Amino acid sequence: MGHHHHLETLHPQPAPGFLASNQRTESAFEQIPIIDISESTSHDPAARRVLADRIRDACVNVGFFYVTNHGVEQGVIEGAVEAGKRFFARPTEEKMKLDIHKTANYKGYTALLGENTDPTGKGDMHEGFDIGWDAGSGGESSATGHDMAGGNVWPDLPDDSFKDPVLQYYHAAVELGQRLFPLFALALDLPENFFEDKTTKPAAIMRLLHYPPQNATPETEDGTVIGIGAHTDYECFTILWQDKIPALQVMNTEKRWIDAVPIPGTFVVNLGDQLARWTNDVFKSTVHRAVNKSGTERYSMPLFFGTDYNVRLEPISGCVSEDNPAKYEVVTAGDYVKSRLEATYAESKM
Ligand SMILES: O=C(O)CCC(=O)C(=O)O
Ligand SMILES: [Fe+2]
Repeated sequence: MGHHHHLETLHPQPAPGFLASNQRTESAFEQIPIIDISESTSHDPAARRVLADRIRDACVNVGFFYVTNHGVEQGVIEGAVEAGKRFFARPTEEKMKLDIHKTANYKGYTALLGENTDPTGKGDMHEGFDIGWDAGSGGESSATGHDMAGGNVWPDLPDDSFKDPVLQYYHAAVELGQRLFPLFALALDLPENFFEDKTTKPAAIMRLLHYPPQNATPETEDGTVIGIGAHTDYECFTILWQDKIPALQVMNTEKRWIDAVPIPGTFVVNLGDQLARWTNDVFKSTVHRAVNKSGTERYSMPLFFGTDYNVRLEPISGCVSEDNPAKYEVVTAGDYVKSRLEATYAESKM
């Protein structure tokens, strides 16, 4: 990331409150913008500025956008998806050996209905497998000293059919995340390297998800059991790969669900609560859910990109003003994520 330049000369620091007041559109969004990010590596600061402005618009008004030309190889994506399918096809008994409740740092397997993302629901109709930064594949764990740190657990499958392809995708997605941070910084009128020293050992959690078809039961009919209940994500932003089965929906400001339809060759990027807190809600962390009514299996892979766990989420200066006073208590990123995960898994804990 060393080739990014500061743009203070082109783009002076705005007056406090600048971001909060002058960019929000009047009407609720009906569509999720598609943003080509090829210029993220451009040597032309003006090209990066144009791209950052698009991203700012999406972050302030929608909280979601698709990215195209993201640079992650199709073969790497497919490798991880196939690995996930192999794992989920295993007997429940095998999968439960890696029960997420057995680890202190929320790594491993979440069974069907083992998670209840929307507290008003009765459990989510998906199963999942969670990993974080793997010390074995280079670098220290993201949060040495924090209890969210600690290794991954791996199924009893040959490395080349599970661990290797999953980590390969994990690293590719983390790299994409590291390309997006300078754009978010620019979008906030911060130096492009603002997040660099706060994401040295990225606290990125990745999930493999499997949504079986929602069979008709009283709970799926009344909507208390769906693929994943309405929620916001916990970290800075999420990079989501989804297969061809439509399910993801995003709530607009009029509380209508807008479909985030699968678009081949794209990732969905959405902001999470860490960044919303950090920006004092100038950037939106938007409620979303997944409902698989297709009658077939659906697979997806989110990567939740947080900052180093010891970073304090103090509101960024340009995001606080008299009109938009600081809303949130300052917490560290790690404590925040941990408290959200505790709540998510509380009901299914033995
Ligand atoms: O599977 C999806 O499309 C969405 C998943 C999601 O929102 C999450 O895991 O936080
Ligand atoms: Fe989510």
